[in-house]
Amino acid sequence: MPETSQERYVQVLIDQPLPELDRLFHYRVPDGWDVPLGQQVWVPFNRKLIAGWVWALDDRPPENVSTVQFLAAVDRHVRVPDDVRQLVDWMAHRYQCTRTEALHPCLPPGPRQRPSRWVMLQGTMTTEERASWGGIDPDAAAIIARLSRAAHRQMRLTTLLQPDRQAQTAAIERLIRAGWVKLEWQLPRERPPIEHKTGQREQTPSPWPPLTAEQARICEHLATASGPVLLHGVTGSGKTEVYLHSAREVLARGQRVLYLVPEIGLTPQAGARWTERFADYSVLLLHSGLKDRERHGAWHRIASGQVDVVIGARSALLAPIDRLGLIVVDEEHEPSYIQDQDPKYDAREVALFRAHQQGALVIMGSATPSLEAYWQAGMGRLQLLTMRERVTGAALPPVTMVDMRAELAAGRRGVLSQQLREAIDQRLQRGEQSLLYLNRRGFSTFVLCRECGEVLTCPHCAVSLVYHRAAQVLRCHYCQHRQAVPKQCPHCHSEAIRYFGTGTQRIETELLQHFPSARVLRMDRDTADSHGVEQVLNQFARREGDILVGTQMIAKGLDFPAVTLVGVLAADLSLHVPEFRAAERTMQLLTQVAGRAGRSKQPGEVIMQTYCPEHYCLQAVENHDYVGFYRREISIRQHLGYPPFSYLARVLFTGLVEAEVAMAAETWAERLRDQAKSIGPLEVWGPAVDGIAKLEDRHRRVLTVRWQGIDAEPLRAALQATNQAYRRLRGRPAAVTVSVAIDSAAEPRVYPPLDKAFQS
Ligand SMILES: Nc1ncnc2c1ncn2[C@@H]1O[C@H](COP(=O)(O)OP(=O)(O)OP(=O)(O)O)[C@@H](O)[C@H]1O
Ligand SMILES: [Zn+2]
Repeated sequence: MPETSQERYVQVLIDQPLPELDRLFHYRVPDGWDVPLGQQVWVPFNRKLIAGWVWALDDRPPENVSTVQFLAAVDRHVRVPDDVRQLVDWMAHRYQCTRTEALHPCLPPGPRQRPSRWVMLQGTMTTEERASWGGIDPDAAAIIARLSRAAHRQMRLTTLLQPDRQAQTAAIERLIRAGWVKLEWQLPRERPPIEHKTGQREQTPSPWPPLTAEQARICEHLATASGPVLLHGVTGSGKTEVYLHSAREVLARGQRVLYLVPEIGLTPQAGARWTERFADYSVLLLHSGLKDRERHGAWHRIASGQVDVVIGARSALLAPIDRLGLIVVDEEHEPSYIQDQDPKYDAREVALFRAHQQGALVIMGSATPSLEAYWQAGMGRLQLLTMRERVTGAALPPVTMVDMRAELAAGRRGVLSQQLREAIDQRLQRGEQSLLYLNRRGFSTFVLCRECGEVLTCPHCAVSLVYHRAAQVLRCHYCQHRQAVPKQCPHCHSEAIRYFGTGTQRIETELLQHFPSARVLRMDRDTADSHGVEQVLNQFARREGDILVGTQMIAKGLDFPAVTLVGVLAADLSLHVPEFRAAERTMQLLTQVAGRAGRSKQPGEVIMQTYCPEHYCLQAVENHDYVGFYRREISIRQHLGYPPFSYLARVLFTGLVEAEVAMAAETWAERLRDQAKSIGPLEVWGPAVDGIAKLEDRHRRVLTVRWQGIDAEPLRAALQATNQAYRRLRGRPAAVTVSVAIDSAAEPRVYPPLDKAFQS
C-alpha cells in the first residue's frame, strides 16, 4: 500500500475587493501538486470558480473550517513574490484598503476570461433509450438531443439553460444522477508570458562628464550613507548627475536601480538621459501609456530579472523587482507621489519600505523639499545633504517682483506688465528664449453672465466650465463634458455673457498683439492630451519657438540652455486656495519655475507679477531662501497643529442622492465621535460639503479628522473600527461610497522586522 501523503493546505486571498472578504480562506491542495506561495489559483467560492492568490501555506486546516480542494493555477507564470506579498500586507494596513486593492496594481493585468461550466454527454444512447426518455422526461430528452448535436457533444451550461432555466436545471440534475451527463468546469487558457520589446537600441552609452567638486563630495557621502538621504540641491546644481553616478556604482555591483519621477508623461527628458547613459544595461521605462499587453510583458521581464534599471512614476515601486541597490525619488516634493485612489499610498513611504526590504539606498532629491521631508531630516530620520551651487558656477537668477497694483494704478490693464514686456522684447532681439508661466490653480477662462452673475457650470460636476477658444466650446476639466457656448444666459436669458479669467490662450493672444513676429508655443492641459507634451517640448528644445507659455507642466525639471527669461503671471494666485499647504506649494512651484532660467552660459532673469510682493512665501522665492521659508512655515504649522505636528484624515462620502450622502456622513461622524471619546486627542470636523460639491453626478461630503498623537496607529484603529461599525448598520444608504485618506507624511518610518510575518 502506498504511504498516505501528508495533506497540505493553503490560505488563499480571494480576488474580491470587499472588506468583508479581506481574510484568508483555507483550501486543500490536490495530491501531487506543487503549489508555490504567491501563485494565482482558481478556487471554488460560493458555487463559482474565482481567482485568488496563495497567501500562506499550512500543514493542517484550523478547526471548524470546511476545506475544499482547490482547483488550478490561473497563470503559472504569475506569482506574487514574497516581498511583494509582504508589501501588500503592509500597504493594506497603512493605507486602509483591502489586500486585493493593494495587490492589483502590483500585478500585470489579470486574465480576461472567467472559468465556465460545461455539460458533457457521457456514452451513447440507443434510439430506444432515447425514445423511452422522451416518453417519461421530455425536458431531459431535449437536452440529450441538443448535446448529441453539439461539437464534442458538450455545451456551455449557460447556453443549455435557455429558455427555461428552472426546468432545464432540474432536468440536467436528473441526467447527472442517471449518469448520462457530466458537469465540468473549463478554465480559460493560460497566457504565455509575452516578450516585451523595449526598443532598446544597440548604442554606445553617452559620455560621462567629470563631476564638479560639489557633486563629487556628495557622491562620496552617498557611497557610505547608512540610511535614507534627502538631497537638497538648488535648481541646476546637477542632482541628476549625482543620481546617475550612484546608479552606475550600484549596477557595477550587480544590483538594480529604480528611478522615480513624479509624472512620467511630463518628463520625457528624464527618461532619455538615463537610457542614453546606460545604453549597455537593460533600462525599462514604465509609463502610463503602456497597453495591457506591454504592461504584461514589462512585468514578466522585471520578474524574471532581465531589467537593470526601471524608470517610472510611483507605481514602478510595486514592480516585482529584486536585488535593489538604489531607489531615487526625484522631485520628492511633488504631490503626485500620493495616489488619490485605493490604495492611497505615498510613494515616498513605499520607497523607504521597499528599500528596507532589500537593503537598498534611498535618495530623495529636490530643490524644494517637502516641509515634512526637511522636518524628518531635522529629526534624524533622513540624512540631509545639501548642494548650494549651480553646475556652471553661475549664481541663481535674480528674481524681481512686479507689483500689479501699481501697474493698474498707472492705467495698464493688460496681462503683461511693462517690465515683463520689455524683458521679452530684449530676449527676442538677442535670439534667446523666454518661458511664461501661468500659475493657474482652479483658475481659468470661465463664462459669466454680467447681469445675473451666473457662472456656467458643468451639469455633472459643481465646477465651472472652461472656455476653449480654438474649438469654441465649453469643457469640464474633470469629466470632459463638452457643450457649445450659449448665446444667452441659461439663468436670466440676458445676452451679456462674457469670458473671464486669464487662460494661456489669452496670454498667447496678448503676446501676439505686442510681438506679431514672435513664435509662441503653448502648453496646457489642452495640448497635453495627445502626445502634445513631448512634441511641444521638442519643438522648443530645437528652438522652433521664442516663447513657451504654459501652466504647471512647464515648471518641472526642464533643462533648456537658451532660456534666459522666466516670467510668472499671477504669482500669488495659488496662495489663496483653501489648503494648509498652499504656501508650501506656491514656494515650490515658483522656485522650480524660476530655476529654469539661466541654466547654461548666459545669465538668467526672473520676473514675477503679483498683487502681494510682501508675502513671506514670495519673499523667500525672491531671496532664494528655502531654509528661511522652512523655519517660518514650520512654526506656523506647529502653532496651528497641522502636519507634521498632527495627522489629518479626510473621509469622503460620495453618492448620487444628496440626502443619502448627507445622512451617511452624519452617521459615520457620530460613530467616529463615539470612538474618539476613548482614545484621546482626536478631533472630528464636519461633515461639510466638499470643495467640489458634486463630481461626475456624485454629491460629496467630507469629514476632517485631526489626531495629535505621536504615531498614526490609534487614528487608523479608530477609523477602521468606525468603518466596520458603519458597515454593520442596518438601513444605512448602501449606495454611498466612503473613502478614507490619512495624511501620514510625518509618521515615524518604523518598519516591521523582515524575518517576522506580520499578517493579520
Ligand atoms: N558635472 C557636470 N559637468 C557638466 N555639465 C553638467 C554636470 N552636471 C550637470 N550638468 C548639466 O547641468 C545641467 C543641470 O543639471 P541637472 O539637470 O542635473 O540639475 P538638477 O539639479 O537636477 O536641476 P533641477 O532641480 O533644476 O531640475 C544639465 O544640463 C546637466 O547636463
Ligand atoms: Zn464635469
